[in-house]
Amino acid sequence: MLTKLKKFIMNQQKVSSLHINHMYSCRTTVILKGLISQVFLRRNYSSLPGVTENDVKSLRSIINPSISKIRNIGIMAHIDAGKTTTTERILYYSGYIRSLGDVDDGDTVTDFMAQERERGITIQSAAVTFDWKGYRVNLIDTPGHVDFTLEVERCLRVLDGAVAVFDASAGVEAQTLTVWRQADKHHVPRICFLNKMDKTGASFNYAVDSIREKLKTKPLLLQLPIGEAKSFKGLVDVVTMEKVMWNTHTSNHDDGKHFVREPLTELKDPELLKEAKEARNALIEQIADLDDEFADLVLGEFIENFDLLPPEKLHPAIRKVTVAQRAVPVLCGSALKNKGIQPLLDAVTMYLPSPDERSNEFLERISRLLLPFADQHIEIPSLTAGNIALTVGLKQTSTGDTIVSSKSSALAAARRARRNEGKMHKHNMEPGSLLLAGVEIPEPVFFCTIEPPSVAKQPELDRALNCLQREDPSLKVRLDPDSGQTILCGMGELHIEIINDRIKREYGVETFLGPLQIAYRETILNSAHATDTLDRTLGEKRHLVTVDVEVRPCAREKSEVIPVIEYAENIREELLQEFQEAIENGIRNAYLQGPLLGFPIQDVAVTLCSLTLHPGTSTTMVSACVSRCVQKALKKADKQVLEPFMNLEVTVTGDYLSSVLADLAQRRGSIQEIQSRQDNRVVVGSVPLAEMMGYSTVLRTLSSGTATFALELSNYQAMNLQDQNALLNRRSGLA
Ligand SMILES: Nc1nc2c(ncn2[C@@H]2O[C@H](COP(=O)(O)OP(=O)(O)OP(=O)(O)O)[C@@H](O)[C@H]2O)c(=O)[nH]1
Repeated sequence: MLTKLKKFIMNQQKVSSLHINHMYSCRTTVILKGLISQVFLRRNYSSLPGVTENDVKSLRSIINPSISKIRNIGIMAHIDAGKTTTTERILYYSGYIRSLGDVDDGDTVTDFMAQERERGITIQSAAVTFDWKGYRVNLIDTPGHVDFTLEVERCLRVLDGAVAVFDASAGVEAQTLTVWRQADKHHVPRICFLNKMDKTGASFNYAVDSIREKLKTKPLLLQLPIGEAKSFKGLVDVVTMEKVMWNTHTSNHDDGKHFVREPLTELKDPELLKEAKEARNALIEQIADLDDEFADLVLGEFIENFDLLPPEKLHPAIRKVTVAQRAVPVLCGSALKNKGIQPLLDAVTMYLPSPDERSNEFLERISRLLLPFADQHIEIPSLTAGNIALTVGLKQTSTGDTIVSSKSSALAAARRARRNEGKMHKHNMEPGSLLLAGVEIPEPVFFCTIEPPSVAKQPELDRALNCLQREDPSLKVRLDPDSGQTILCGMGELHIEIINDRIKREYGVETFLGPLQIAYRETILNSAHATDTLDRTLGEKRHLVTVDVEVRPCAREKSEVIPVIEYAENIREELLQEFQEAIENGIRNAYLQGPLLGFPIQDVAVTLCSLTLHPGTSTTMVSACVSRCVQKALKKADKQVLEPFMNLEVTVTGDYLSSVLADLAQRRGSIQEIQSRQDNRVVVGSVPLAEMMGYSTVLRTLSSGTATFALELSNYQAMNLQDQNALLNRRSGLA
């Protein structure tokens, strides 16, 4: 029964996902000053975790589960692997929704945005909380589309574990590699779930080989499927040597709530038993290779017969190598056919770490605290460290920030944490050292102008864009210095389309987008020198500064808009100490606007050769003079436009392969390889982004809607002279 929690009306606009993501960063123990507000949850939750009839005490059970019984996990995968469908089943089996939603019907819990329901894709991460066998699980369903890759990044950096979902008929796909690298970067232990085992072309062995070879990891086969594709009906639990079968007697609408576990026997399942024994012995040997303590145990007591090694000894060993990220457990199932989810939840609670194995405790005072249930929230009085929560009303925060009540309290908490870890800090800690890892924000590759319906609506548009930028740091908004137009910069066509749609739906501003353009870069091909002097008298004060700089090509490993800054020997140390920040700000400003088309500069080193200034000259003047001097030097060098090249992966059936290849040849594409992936062919190559505008429509026509593709920024490459001149003429209106 839905509890009789009283009504609480929340202005949804205020509780944006910014705060959801924002709070992920702080993992705080928070003391709520206010009383418990009352919440009426609109969706048909059958019950909330641990909350019973109007009982404040039990409400506290939501907020203070033992930290060792908390699991903060993310669900990540390539597009359409089944993350949302899997999440929906998890919420159903854990008892927090009464009926199953379907992505294709647009009624799942975590795809709650209008655009998500209309398009059947996940755009924003959604956090849900539920209990499973005495554990509190905070789960975040993330988007699989490359345009929203930042969502995955900012969730993974605060989560303790992840479930990587695979389409068992496709194995590792383009975006799988991206999210896997993101999980590696944030050292997130993970479990692999081979979903869609019911689908034609599903192959457990193919998917496992793909994980081993492409993700360069060690899969631990904890399960074997019973049947594949249409014959998939259950699985073997290799650890416990049991057959797990879901109700196959009832009609197809079986909801998967009930399943049967029975020991494998020689009499009933001789073949399965033989296969399972071999898999279990291989699993034991594999873990023994990864963990000496387990190897000693096996070689000591069970060397004669691995069959005698009980599951209770195997589970902790699996957990140890999983948390240490030396291997990944592999499970299988079919979310859509309601099979395999309950064992997956068992694996999440058994093998993934709790927050106290990975978090910092800080004390925080928040005015109001909410627990997220997708687009619903319940207000709570406090929360222990390691949980995920929302707050409202923070004005200057943005995704990736770390919140502390004060620097001194944070320092005190950090010292306490160090003492607890036995690593007493001798010297005073800088506040900056307390920051939790931020998110790495990819540079946008598309941009376009955006205009309100009237000048009067410009402030409303600015407010909407400000909110959306704080929530989504991969969205950049700037003002064109020449035209004064507002420029929207995003990760892809879909990203910009969704942002524009949200401005209309959520902020009520009907905007007009200009044509989508490519965000190029600029560099130089040779060195150049320049000198500049700024002489201004403001009031009684004279500001006089002369700067001499040299710019030169300096190839960097990553295509990033970060200048290499060097200083000549003769620059006086005390000058540098006072003006270094102003000098580097000036160089960075010049870097943002190249001399050819105003695009950011990359692969250029700047050397400050000399700096002379009149006493009392302000840092602002120094910064302005440096910026102008660098731009002068850049103009004198031979300039080059760089265009974004994308890693492309097109999955197509054999009969459309030739037309896809012929089309790519027209797009200055280069094909690295053509892989076979079950019944599909996968074209792997690279292509200039400028040639891929509207590609999804063309590919749909070429393949009668059967092909899919994924694009990911690879690097920036020099345009040939002809294309560069054509671009310059177009941009100057001469073409
Ligand atoms: N055959 C089959 N189809 C599935 C299964 N799980 C999901 N699907 C279908 O695959 C499609 C995508 O499912 P989603 O759950 O939206 O996948 P997703 O990974 O959340 O998608 P994005 O977040 O948008 O990348 C939908 O049409 C689902 O019905 C499965 O186990 N078997």
